[in-house]
Amino acid sequence: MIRPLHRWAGLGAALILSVTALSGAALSLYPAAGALSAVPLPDISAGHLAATLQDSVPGLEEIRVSAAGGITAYAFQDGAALRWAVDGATGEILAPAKRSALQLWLTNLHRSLFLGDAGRLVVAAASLAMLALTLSGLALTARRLGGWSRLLAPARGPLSRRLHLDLARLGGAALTLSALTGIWLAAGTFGLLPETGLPGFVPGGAAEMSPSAMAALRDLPLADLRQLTFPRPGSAGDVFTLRTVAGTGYVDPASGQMLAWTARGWADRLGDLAMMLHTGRGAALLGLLLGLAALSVPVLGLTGLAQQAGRRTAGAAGRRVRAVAPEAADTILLVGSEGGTTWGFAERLRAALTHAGSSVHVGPMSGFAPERYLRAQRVLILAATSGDGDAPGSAQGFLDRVAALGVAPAAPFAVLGFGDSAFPAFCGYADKVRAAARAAGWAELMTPARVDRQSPQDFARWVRALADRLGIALDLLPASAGPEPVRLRLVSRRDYGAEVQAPTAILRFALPRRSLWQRLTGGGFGPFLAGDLLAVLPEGDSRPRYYSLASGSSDGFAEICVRKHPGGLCSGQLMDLAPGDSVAAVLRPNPAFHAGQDEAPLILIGAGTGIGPLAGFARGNRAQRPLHLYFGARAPESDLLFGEDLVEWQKDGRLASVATAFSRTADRAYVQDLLRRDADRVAALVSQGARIMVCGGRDMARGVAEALEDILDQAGPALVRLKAEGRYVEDVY
Ligand SMILES: Cc1cc2nc3c(=O)[nH]c(=O)nc-3n(C[C@H](O)[C@H](O)[C@H](O)COP(=O)(O)O)c2cc1C
Repeated sequence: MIRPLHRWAGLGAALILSVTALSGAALSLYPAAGALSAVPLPDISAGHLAATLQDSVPGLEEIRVSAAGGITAYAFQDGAALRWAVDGATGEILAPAKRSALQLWLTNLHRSLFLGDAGRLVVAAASLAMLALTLSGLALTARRLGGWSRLLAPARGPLSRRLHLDLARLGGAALTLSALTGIWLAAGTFGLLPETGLPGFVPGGAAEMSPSAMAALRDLPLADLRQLTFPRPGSAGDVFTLRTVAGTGYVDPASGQMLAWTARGWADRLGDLAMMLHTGRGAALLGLLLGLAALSVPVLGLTGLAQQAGRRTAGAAGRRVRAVAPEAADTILLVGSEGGTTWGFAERLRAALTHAGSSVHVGPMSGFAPERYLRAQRVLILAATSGDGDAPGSAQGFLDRVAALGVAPAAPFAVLGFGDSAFPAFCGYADKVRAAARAAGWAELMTPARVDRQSPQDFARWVRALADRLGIALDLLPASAGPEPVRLRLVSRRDYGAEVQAPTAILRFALPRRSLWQRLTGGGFGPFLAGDLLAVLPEGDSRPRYYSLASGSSDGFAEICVRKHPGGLCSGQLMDLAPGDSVAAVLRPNPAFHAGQDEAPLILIGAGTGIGPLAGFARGNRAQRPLHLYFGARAPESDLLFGEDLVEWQKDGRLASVATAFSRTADRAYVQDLLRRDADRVAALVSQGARIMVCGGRDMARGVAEALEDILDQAGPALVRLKAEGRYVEDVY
C-alpha cells in the first residue's frame, strides 16, 4: 500500500514538483540577499516615521514594513502610483522600489505555473503529493533498513537507490516543512482558512493632527508596524487603517485615538509563521536551507524513476505474474525461489499455458491462499531449495499454511523441485512440500519431478508430462535471457595446498566496467557483498557452479577460493586460468550469508575454501566490529589461505582473534576442537548477542554444529533458537 502510494505520487508529481522546487530554491536567494543588505530598523515609533514621510512625500498613501525589516512607501502623484524604498532612520526616500522582473517571473512560476487559479490548484495538489511522498518515503526507508531504529543506517544497493535514500534522509524534514507550509498558504489563497476580519468601520473626526502626536502611533515601535494606510485627503470621516504584528485597527485622524481594534487570531499567526518558514522572509538562513533541500527534488525524481526502471527490468517475471487474479484463474502457479531463477521458469510455463488457453495466476508460495482459488483446476508448485533442504525466501510460511488447512483444496497439486544434485538434500524442500500436501489430504495431479541445476532439459521433460496429463499441447518458448553472463578477467592468483594434495587457489578477477545507466538501475555486474555467490559457467556446460565471494564490489575486485576436484569440469578450468584469461559468470545474491551492519560480535568458522566469505567479512570490517575467526586447514605451510592477510587484519583490528586448527600436523585438530577448547569464551560471546557464521564442507559444518550444541547446552541459548533467530547461519557445500 505504501509503495504504490509513493510510486504514483512520485510519478504523477515529479515534473511539477521539480519546477516548483527549483523555482523555490531560486526564490530563497532573495530574502537571503535582502538580509545581507538590510540595516536594522531604528528604534523610533511608527508615528515618527509616518510624520516624516508625510512631510516629504506628497500624495503619500501607505507605508509597509516587511518582517525582514524593509520599508516601502506608496504614493499617488500626477495620476501615477509610485513606490519607494525608505531609509527608516532618516525617513529619506532611497530609490524606486521595484521587484526584479526575474523575481516576479519566478514567483508566478512557483505559485501558479503561469496558469492562474488552475495553476495554483495544480501546485497545491503537488504540495499534497510531496507531503505524501515524504511521509510514505519515511515509512519505506524504515522498512527497507530494518526498522525505525535503523533509520540512519547506511543505504545499500545500486547508486540510484543509495542516492535516493541519502538525499531523502538529508533533506526530508526540510521538504516536509516546505510541503506543509505550502499547503497552508495555498489553503489561505483559496479562502479555506478562518481569517480575522477587519473591525467594523467607525468614521473619525474631520480635524487632522500629525501622526507623531497620535497616541495610537506614538507608542507603536516601528518594528511592530506592518502597514499604515493614510486617510484619503478630502474624504470626510476617513481614518488611518493600521496593521501591526498584534492586530488590525482604525485610528482617528482628529484625536489620534484607536477607534476600533481586532487582535490577530491563531489562524493569522499560523499564516505568518507558515509564510516565514516557506519563504524565508524574516528567517533568511532557514530559507536558504529549504532552498538547498529543494534542489534535491529533481534528483530524487530521477533516481526514483531509475529505480522504477531497474525494478521493471529485474523483476519483470515476478510482476507480470499478478496479471490474473487468483479468483479468476484456472491454473495457480506458485513459486518458491531464493535467487530468482525459478521465476524465469515460471514465466515460461505461464506463457505456454496462457497460449494454450489457460488463465494463469502466478505468485509466490508465501502468498498461498486456497480460499481465493475459486475457479482453479490445478495448483502447480515450482519449489527451489535453499540452505540445507530449507525453504527459499519466497516460500516462507507455506508449509505452516498447508499444515493448518482444515479442508484440502479441491484443485489437485503438482510439485516440480528445483535444486542441485550436489547437495545431499537434493530438492529437499520440494520433498517437504509434497509430503505436507499429501499429509493434508490434498490430491496430487501427477508424479513429482526435479530440475537439476536449472537444466532446461529437465524442465522441458516435466512440461511435456504436464501437457500429456492435461491433454493439451504446451509449447515452451526459448528461455528468456536472465542476467547476461559477463566475462571476468583474472588479475592475480595465489596458489596453495599442492603439498597436501589439495590444490587450492585464491582467484582475483577485475570488475567489468558498468555504465552510468547500469549503476543507476542496478544492472550489469554488481554491486555485491562478501558472501554473495559467483555463478561460473564452465566451457562446454550451461549449468553454473557457485562460489562464495571473498570480496565486496567496494573492494574493487571479485575474489573466490577454488579447490580443484578430481575430474571437476569447472574447478579444473578455473585452476588452469592464468592472469589475463577470463571466465563467464553471473552474480547471485545470497542475503542469508551477509555479515550485516550491526555491532554484535561475529564468530566466523570455516575450513578450506570456506574461509573465502569470512575473509571478505574481515577485509570489509573497517569499523572494527569484534570478529573472531576459527579456521581449519591441513598444514600451516601449505594451505593456510589468506595467511598473511589474517596477520595484518588482526594487527589493524579488523579481526579481534584468529584461531587455526591443522589436520595434517603432529597435534592434529579440527575447528570444532578449537571451539570446545574455547567453550567459555564462545558461550560468553553468544550471550553478548554474537552471531555465528559457518562456511565450508558438510562434514565440518556437522562437527561444528555438534560442538556448539554441547557448548550452548551448558550455557546460553540452544542452537535451534539461534538458527530460528538468524544468529546461526551456514553456507555449506
Ligand atoms: C546457498 C544455496 C543453498 C542451496 N541448497 C540446496 C539444497 O540444499 N538442496 C538442493 O537441491 N539445492 C540447493 N541449492 C540449489 C538451488 O536450489 C538451485 O540452484 C535452484 O535452481 C535455485 O533456484 P532460485 O534461483 O529460484 O532460488 C542451493 C543453492 C544455494 C545458492
